[in-house]
Amino acid sequence: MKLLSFIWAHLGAARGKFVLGLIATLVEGLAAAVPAAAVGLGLVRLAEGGATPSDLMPYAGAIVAAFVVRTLALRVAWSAGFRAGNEATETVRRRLVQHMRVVPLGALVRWTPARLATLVGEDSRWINECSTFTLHRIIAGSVTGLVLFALAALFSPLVVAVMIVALLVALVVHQPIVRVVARVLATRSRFIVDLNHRIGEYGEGIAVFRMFLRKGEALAQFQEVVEGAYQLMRRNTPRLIAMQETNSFLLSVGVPLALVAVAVSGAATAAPAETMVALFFAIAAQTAWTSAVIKQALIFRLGEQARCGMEAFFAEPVLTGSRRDFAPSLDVIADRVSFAYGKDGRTAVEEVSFTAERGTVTAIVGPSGAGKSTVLALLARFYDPASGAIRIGGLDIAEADPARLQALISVVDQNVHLFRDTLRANILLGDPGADDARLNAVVTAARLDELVAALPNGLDTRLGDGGRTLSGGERQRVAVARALLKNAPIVVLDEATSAMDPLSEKAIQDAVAALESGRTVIVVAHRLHTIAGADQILAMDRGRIIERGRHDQLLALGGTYAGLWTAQQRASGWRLR
Ligand SMILES: Nc1ncnc2c1ncn2[C@@H]1O[C@H](COP(=O)(O)OP(=O)(O)OP(=O)(O)O)[C@@H](O)[C@H]1O
Repeated sequence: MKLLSFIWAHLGAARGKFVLGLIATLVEGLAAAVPAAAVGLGLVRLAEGGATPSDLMPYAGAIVAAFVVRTLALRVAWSAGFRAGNEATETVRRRLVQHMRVVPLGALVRWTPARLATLVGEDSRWINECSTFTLHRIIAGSVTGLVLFALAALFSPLVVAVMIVALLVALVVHQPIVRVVARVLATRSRFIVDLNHRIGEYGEGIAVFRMFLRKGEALAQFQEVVEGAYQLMRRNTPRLIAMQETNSFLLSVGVPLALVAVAVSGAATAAPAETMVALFFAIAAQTAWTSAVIKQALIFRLGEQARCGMEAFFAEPVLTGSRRDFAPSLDVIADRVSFAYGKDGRTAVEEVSFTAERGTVTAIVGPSGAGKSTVLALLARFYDPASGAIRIGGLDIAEADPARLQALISVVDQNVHLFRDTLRANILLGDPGADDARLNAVVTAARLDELVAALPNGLDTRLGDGGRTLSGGERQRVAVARALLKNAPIVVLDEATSAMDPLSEKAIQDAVAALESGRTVIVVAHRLHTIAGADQILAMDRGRIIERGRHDQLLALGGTYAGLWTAQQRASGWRLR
């Protein structure tokens, strides 16, 4: 029932079509009962004796008419009901993707791309099956069975009474089987997620595996999961088949019991024709149920499992907040902010406080793992702080409308994701409505002119998988171009850590300088000479800000920053031999 109400809730405007499809399926189920009913009733007529061919014609005619009705009903069921089911599945898929956009990034990391891909792909497919073919088979089969069962009752209430008792016993015996099936299917689901995860990991990490000559080990890990999935199915398929057959047996055991009952009660002698026809209808009813209901029930279990996974994801709290009354100053204030990844995780950021006034540059520096990127992630509200608050324009960003906040901030990350699309489309993500003049201006400001001129189709060149056809420096300049187009007043920038040749580095610096002008910039800097002119520098260590000031002040202090500076000055003169 939960699965059906889940499907119903996602039908939206297609509910009318869905109901029409169900009505057509009811009609189809009724029509499907007609051939068996006509044969049974024809047999009764024959048993009465003296039947002429014309006496039997109505029965034959009913079978032909039922065939026509059934075909028409099926057409309606397919065109209306199945279309509605497909629409509901698409709504579910869209809702999943939509939810991915509004849950905090931290929750998405926990769900993993493989699990999310399984929800949108495999699990949505089961919802689709259940809302279309499976549901229709179950309804049509149930109706056919019920009609034939009712006909059997007309001729021999004893046969039907015995079968109902047998059915009730079967239902009770069936319960442990349901639990085992649910367990097997849950394990199967976990394997599928693990398999997707490994496939993704293998594809993404193939370069690393190759570099470290670990292709064999990586493949072995991958094969281990495939082998695990195979073994699971090998172990459980016979069990599942046995259970399905047990179900069919339990359902059909009523017929031989009814046979014994009519023999013992003497009904077979008192009314032989009626008893025979009742048994015939009972067998036909049981066949309809077995083929439609039992065989499809497994799919319904898969659908129910998929629904549970989706509901769990939908239950992930979304970023809340509706306030939009940011003060025009848009000063950024971190007020005693603390944060840990996961419930029992080590504190990544502790009691961090600073003010970044509008139009100024704040640089965050410190050793690896000091918490610099985490501060940026909190500013962009990828996570909410565990304690303390971040305020922009006087407004706690935890209370701000997430979409409005996103409009105020551009994030230029180290890991620039490029989509398999043209360079133009990748830059236009910053502002899809930008005209060519603005686009060309940001291309120039981000120092992408030379790249565009060198690409075969300029801005309309398609970038490869994940944008791998661009170098690290070029990718970061594309990210800067996006941010320039977006033109948000606050820029959160994680400077690329990888070493670059002086020309690339100069190009990036120029691009970043264009981005900085007139904006509030909070930058994690790895090459300290790039931030010597920053309005304030925050030196972090182990999650805390340990020094703050301008470049000269911090040098004069002779602490961590001065140490980092000296180390970098020395390193800039290093050589291999
Ligand atoms: N997604 C995550 N889950 C769990 N722990 C994390 C996660 N990201 C970072 N951490 C941990 O939080 C701490 C701070 O990490 P953070 O990335 O903020 O440091 P950082 O100063 O930016 O380092 P780097 O300069 O190397 O990028 C580290 O101990 C790190 O291992």
